[in-house]
Amino acid sequence: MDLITVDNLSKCFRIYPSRRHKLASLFGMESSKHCIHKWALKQISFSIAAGESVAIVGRNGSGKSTLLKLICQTLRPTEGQITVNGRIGALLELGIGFHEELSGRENVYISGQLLGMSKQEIDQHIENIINFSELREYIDVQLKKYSSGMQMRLAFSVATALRPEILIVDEALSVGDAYFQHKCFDRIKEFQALGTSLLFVSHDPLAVKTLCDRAILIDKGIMLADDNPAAVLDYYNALIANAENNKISIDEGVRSGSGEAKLTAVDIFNENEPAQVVLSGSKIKLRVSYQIMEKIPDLTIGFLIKDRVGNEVFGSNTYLLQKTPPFVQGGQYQVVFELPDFRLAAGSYNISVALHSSYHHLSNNYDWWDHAATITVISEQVFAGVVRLDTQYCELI
Ligand SMILES: Nc1ncnc2c1ncn2[C@@H]1O[C@H](COP(=O)(O)OP(=O)(O)OP(=O)(O)O)[C@@H](O)[C@H]1O
Repeated sequence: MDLITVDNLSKCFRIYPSRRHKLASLFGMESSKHCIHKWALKQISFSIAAGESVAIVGRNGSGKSTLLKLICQTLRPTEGQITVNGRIGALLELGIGFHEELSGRENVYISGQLLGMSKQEIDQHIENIINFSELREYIDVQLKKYSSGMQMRLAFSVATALRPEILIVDEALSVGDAYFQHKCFDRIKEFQALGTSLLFVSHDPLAVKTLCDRAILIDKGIMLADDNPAAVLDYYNALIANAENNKISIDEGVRSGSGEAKLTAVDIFNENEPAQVVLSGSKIKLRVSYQIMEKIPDLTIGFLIKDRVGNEVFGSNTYLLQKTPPFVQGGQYQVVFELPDFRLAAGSYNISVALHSSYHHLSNNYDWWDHAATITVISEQVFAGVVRLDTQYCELI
């Protein structure tokens, strides 16, 4: 039997020019011609069988959260139907149903009841919830004193206090620290082994491949693919790569910064030759050219390499390398970062560079150049993951 059936589902939001117009519409005093109709989802159909785990992937604003909210019935469809057979445990936006002024414990009761638990069930499980969240010391402290990671711990612990037939998780896990994320994934896998279906929104390809046996790709509210995770992620990557290429040709990457120092060029060299395509494991040089416009107290030059889906692969800066680049006012300089053993997996990567002060670009960001350069890696060796680590095989007899 299908646990979830989504049939020809569409959702249209009305966006009003002002609160006055919106209020008037609630009392039937405003005609709909004054509002913009925004179709967040159009004619989506799929079903999820018991025990299946399905990822919803797509770019920002593609309609993923809207779809989950419709399935959880916190939104109503404009057209189409959703049938759900089974208890849902949902972790949607962080802190849904949470009240900042109330304590963690009080929020457990409110949020638990919103998830369909009775007060008796919450009484029975509150100790487990507190134990799992590892927030005993803070449980009677007001929620506004919690970090977002602590709120996530509490929200996940409540949503999974009882094993649901369908567990719905919308990105929230990315807020938590690595230790708690592992704990959440373990619980999700435990539930899956017991027959829980998972509906999971994530931008993390590894999590999608690990947790799901199927993926659905949504773009601009339209369902583009429903297939195995590897095939759908390939499609998704191609979509992003297309958008990236278009973006780069239009504005050559996103720039920000106060302007006291300016990046003028970023060039890649492979074995001393300018290159855009490099062999995994070869020697790469990243040459950063910059100009010091005004007097600055100190200077750090940094770079960050990201893969096509935006995962940070590697970054470093002159502060971490304990080097001080030249920064005399009016000077034009070039520095080179040498990466003698660039062992990334085959694929396309983009490089962002920044001029700032001290360790982090958040203090005195002089110039930040997102997507300053793109590099394609080809590899003769096949391996899993993003980086080839030295591996030795030993036989113990
Ligand atoms: N309450 C709302 N009123 C008006 N427009 C909305 C509302 N909620 C969502 N939208 C719009 O609907 C579209 C889909 O939004 P949604 O949040 O579902 O996307 P998403 O895929 O979850 O994005 P992200 O990955 O950034 O979370 C977006 O264009 C968004 O601006």
